[in-house]
Amino acid sequence: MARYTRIAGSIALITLKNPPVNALSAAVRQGITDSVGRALSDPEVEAVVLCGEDGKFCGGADIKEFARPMTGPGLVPMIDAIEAGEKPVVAAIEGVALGGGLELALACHYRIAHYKARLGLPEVTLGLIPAAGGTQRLPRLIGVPAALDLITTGRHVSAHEALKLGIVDRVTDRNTLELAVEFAKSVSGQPLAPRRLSTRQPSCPTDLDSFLEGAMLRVRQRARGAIAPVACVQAVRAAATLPFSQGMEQEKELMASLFTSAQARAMQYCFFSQRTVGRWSMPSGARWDNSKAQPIHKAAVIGLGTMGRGIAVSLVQAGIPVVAVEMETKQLEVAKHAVTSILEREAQKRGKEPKLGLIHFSIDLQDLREVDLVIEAVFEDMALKKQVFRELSSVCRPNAFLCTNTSSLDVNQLAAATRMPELVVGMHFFAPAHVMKLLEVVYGPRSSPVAVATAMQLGKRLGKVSVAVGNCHGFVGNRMLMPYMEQSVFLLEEGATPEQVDQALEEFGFPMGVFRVSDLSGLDVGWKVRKGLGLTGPGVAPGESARIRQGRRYCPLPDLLCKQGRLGQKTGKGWYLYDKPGGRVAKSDPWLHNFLEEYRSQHGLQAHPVSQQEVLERCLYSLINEGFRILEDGIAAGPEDIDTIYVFGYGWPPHRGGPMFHAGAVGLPTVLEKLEHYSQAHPDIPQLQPSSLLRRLVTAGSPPIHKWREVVKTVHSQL
Ligand SMILES: CCCCCCCC(=O)CC(=O)SCCNC(=O)CCNC(=O)[C@H](O)C(C)(C)COP(=O)(O)OP(=O)(O)OC[C@H]1O[C@@H](n2cnc3c(N)ncnc32)[C@H](O)[C@@H]1OP(=O)(O)O
Ligand SMILES: NC(=O)C1=CN([C@@H]2O[C@H](COP(=O)(O)OP(=O)(O)OC[C@H]3O[C@@H](n4cnc5c(N)ncnc54)[C@H](O)[C@@H]3O)[C@@H](O)[C@H]2O)C=CC1
Repeated sequence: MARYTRIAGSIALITLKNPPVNALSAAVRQGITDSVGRALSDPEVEAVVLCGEDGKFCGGADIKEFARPMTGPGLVPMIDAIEAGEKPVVAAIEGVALGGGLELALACHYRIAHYKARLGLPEVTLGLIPAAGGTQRLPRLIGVPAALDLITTGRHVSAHEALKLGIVDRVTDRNTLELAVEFAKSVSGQPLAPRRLSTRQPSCPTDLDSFLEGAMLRVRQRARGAIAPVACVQAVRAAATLPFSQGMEQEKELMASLFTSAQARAMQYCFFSQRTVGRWSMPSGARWDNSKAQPIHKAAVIGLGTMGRGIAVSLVQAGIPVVAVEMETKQLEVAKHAVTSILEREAQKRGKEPKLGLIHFSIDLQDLREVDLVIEAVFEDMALKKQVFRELSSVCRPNAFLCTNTSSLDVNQLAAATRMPELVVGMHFFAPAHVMKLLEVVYGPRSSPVAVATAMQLGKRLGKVSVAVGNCHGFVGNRMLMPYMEQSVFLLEEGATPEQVDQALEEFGFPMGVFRVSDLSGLDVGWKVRKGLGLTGPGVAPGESARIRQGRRYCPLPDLLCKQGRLGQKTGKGWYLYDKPGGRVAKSDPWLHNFLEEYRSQHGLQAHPVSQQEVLERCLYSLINEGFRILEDGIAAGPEDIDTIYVFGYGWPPHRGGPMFHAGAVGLPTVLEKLEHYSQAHPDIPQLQPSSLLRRLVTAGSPPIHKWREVVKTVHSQL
């Protein structure tokens, strides 16, 4: 709803009231419409101030209403009526003005923002466009190029950036509402025509056509098949080239095609999933709302390689003092230089001073006596990590949380090396750790709810999307990646090339195909893991066939490349060829194609054409199948957890919702049928055998994804 009050004699104050973000629900729209009408018709009212309750202007349209038939007044007529009114309306923006919230503010004649406020049109991240006039008014206010940037990326801007761009008229660190009221009095009676954005001409680059063509090209490249960013450019083009009313028509048409699209549904599911994972739970019954996090005043990172450096940067950027430890002076110096330059670069990007004083570099574990939490990021070696945990246990305070960034090792074994196993959890960051949003918080059987709550809370403070998961080899993300990667190399044995596989995955929407990613992260990473699992190297039983391990199909191709020193970008060659070691541009490598042919003939394998459909079905459905097993095992609490991990950590295209959402969208019976087909064709690949949860869901009539937890619960209760 919206509350109407009269203050300072002649000012009508309209306060949006719909906690927690004052979203524009039907009741709020009705309230605003009624209140504006009242203010405009009351002769004693000279000006209007619009604000939101509890320090939040407005978080936009009520996304929860999108799935239901529209009721109440439309947003567009409500907004138009404000702009057309004959009394000045001042938006007092505190907290957020996002989406429909900013569109509402753009209809006001003046905008005053608190310096901490954030503004933006994030509709594109929900598979939509700002269709309450946002695509038409913003270009008329700040020009086509700046508006296009905000609308196609959906990024939020600070109040200061909004002032520079011309979105707001004033920024204040005082009481925003008081200032807005003073301001409203001062402008009452002034002509309103120049303040109505719909009547302005947008400022356009002189070479508008080529500018828009270039923008469309860039947006299409970045969109990876998402349709909303393309519609954003089309809508802004309409603003630049058509009168306002025709632009609004175009905006409406574009929105109509997006509003009911599968992509919009997927992206809105992602939005709510991201929030669902914050309400974590453990099989023990511990939950987000019954477990209290401990405050972290000081932290430590051990091992300043690829991961440790990024983790240290994240902590410092969040304002947490850090002790950063390496094993020797030489490595410490190299790491110090690297961490310092990342901090300086990042600070420069944000126009801030780097917080270099917050980090203390050391080679002495004794420096960890005062820290509340340690994140270990040494080599992926169980014996070494156990040794580190034993030392930490004797050096640190008894109540210090000891976390590991291991990407696959057993958290419980590390816990067993300490005096307080309940304070041990995994904090699995993703590379580069100061950039990637995902954090898997891994609880072992002995991890306490407080330790999980503390790691989840810390993740939030670092700006991460944190997902609590159980302990198993590879946890959720990497465990699902294994069958996916296996299928990709099996397809090479059967006749595909890395280029074909990558192209299919990139057309699906991944930023990079599996082989490009492997070249980027280094083939030796997986090699080491396979050695550890006894799949290659000295652990393999003598006489075992090259293509069978532990009774099932195995592909030695990645090991063979590693043995030849083809470790990916860092050695200038891997699945692709690069112009030099460290080169970034992947080129097809004729050597590799010959090598694949020789390999096939050596093993008596007949190459056959592999279709794009087969690539997608085998790679994605085997990954999804593992996701069902993870749910069955209780490693992830729900499909939303898995999907959030894949969207934020593995480049799964958000407009496809995540792997589990995708399975639902394709149809569970189809996924089951395809897995049955492929597992019959390849009986030596157990990962292709459909999981029993998938079968159960299909038997239960393939319920919608938000009902899967109930089916999982019945599976668990029968165990
Ligand atoms: C043909 C039809 C024409 C239709 C025309 C429509 C035109 C439009 O212009 C469409 C739109 O406005 S779409 C909405 C655009 N707004 C956004 O994307 C903002 C979404 N919210 C946020 O970013 C953060 O919540 C925010 C930054 C605001 C706050 O972050 P926090 O971290 O403080 O809090 P959260 O945990 O994210 O949120 C708290 C609870 O509020 C729920 N929520 C947030 N925004 C919502 C929104 N816009 N609608 C409905 N619910 C919303 C959020 O789900 C969470 O609830 P719980 O999950 O229950 O805790
Ligand atoms: N590289 C990646 O993409 C990811 C790696 N991880 C995990 O993070 C951990 C670290 O991986 P990276 O950073 O890639 O390794 P890295 O090899 O780049 O760095 C490891 C660092 O630990 C240091 N170190 C070794 N023993 C030490 C000791 N006893 N005390 C202090 N420092 C010591 C080494 O000098 C080295 O600088 C591993 O467990 C890995 O599985 C997790 C997620 C992603």
